[in-house]
Amino acid sequence: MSDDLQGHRQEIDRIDDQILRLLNERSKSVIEIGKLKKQRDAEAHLHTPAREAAIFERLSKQNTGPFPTDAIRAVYREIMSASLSLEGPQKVAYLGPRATFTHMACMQKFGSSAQYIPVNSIKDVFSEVERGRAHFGVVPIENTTEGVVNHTLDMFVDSSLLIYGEVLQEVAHHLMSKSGVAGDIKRVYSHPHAIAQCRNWLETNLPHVPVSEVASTARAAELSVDDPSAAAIASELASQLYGLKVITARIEDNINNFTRFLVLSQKAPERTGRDKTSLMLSVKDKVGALYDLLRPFASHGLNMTKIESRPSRRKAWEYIFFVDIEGHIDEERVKKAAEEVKSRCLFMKILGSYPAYS
Ligand SMILES: O=C(O)C(=O)C[C@]1(C(=O)O)C=C[C@@H](O)C=C1
Repeated sequence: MSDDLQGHRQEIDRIDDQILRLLNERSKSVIEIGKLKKQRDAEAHLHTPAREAAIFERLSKQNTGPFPTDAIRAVYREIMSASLSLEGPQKVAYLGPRATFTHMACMQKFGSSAQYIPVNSIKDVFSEVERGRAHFGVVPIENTTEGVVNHTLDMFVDSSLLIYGEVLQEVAHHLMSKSGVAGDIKRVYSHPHAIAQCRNWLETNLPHVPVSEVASTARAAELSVDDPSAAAIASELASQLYGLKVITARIEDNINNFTRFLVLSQKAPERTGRDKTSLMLSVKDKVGALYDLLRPFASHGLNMTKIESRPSRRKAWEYIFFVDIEGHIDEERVKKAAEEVKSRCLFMKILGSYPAYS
């Protein structure tokens, strides 16, 4: 080994020792913060997204490199996730199984030190949080190619849970196998949606290889662990968790494929200054009712970022609308607009004000 190389490694060891010492020093303050939070309100969430956002932003702005700014987020995601686990366990229920895109969205929001509870249905995610078995729940709400997840919208009708946050997760599919050698592949497994999203790539690159549908991309990965002639189309997280080698990365036909997830909770997060509010409402069945109803948002200068409608399931041709606006319900103009909207509709429910994804 050259002296230069050895010298730089010694320097890195010295710096890493300092980083470790500083992390432990930081952890002492985190533990004290945890105690103070519990003294102030024993029932409140320890997780504080507003503070996390401020830390990400402050450090990203301050970074002069060469350490990549994007990586600051990933590193601090894990530092704060581990720190929070010192304050208390963070239980997060999500639509499983492990290694799916919902799991990746969870990791993006809560890091790898949270306690994850994979469950079998969107309904089960809601019920885990409603019964207090999980602090948070994570469910998909819409996908750029497949549209809105109706089942999630429908669940809000009878649930008292609030939206605590949102996560945007890129849906990138990889072809992976035990050996990582393309020539070994005799069959491909994946979830029907993932297969559909990679149709052109499969027809062009593996035209004679049979493709079998299984219950999830994670199940496909599991099958490929035991069968060296099998390959799975699955997430990067699946390749890590199942020890598979990526043969070809990003085989999805549309590279602009994102899924938006909602974080559910019994309690509201703190205001951050960059928030969104989601509302659910229904209108009388008469000409111009929806137009009248939405006017207060415009007159108070509020940007409506989304509107979805669903049949109410209570009365034929009666619809429930799900509306997202920019702003927090504690802001005067948002409060006023919501009051005006409420007076014009059959019913209105505020599903939550929460930090907009950044
Ligand atoms: O500042 C807090 O409230 C903390 O709990 C500390 C800390 C951190 O590690 O910086 C940890 C988790 C929170 O979600 C936000 C920040």
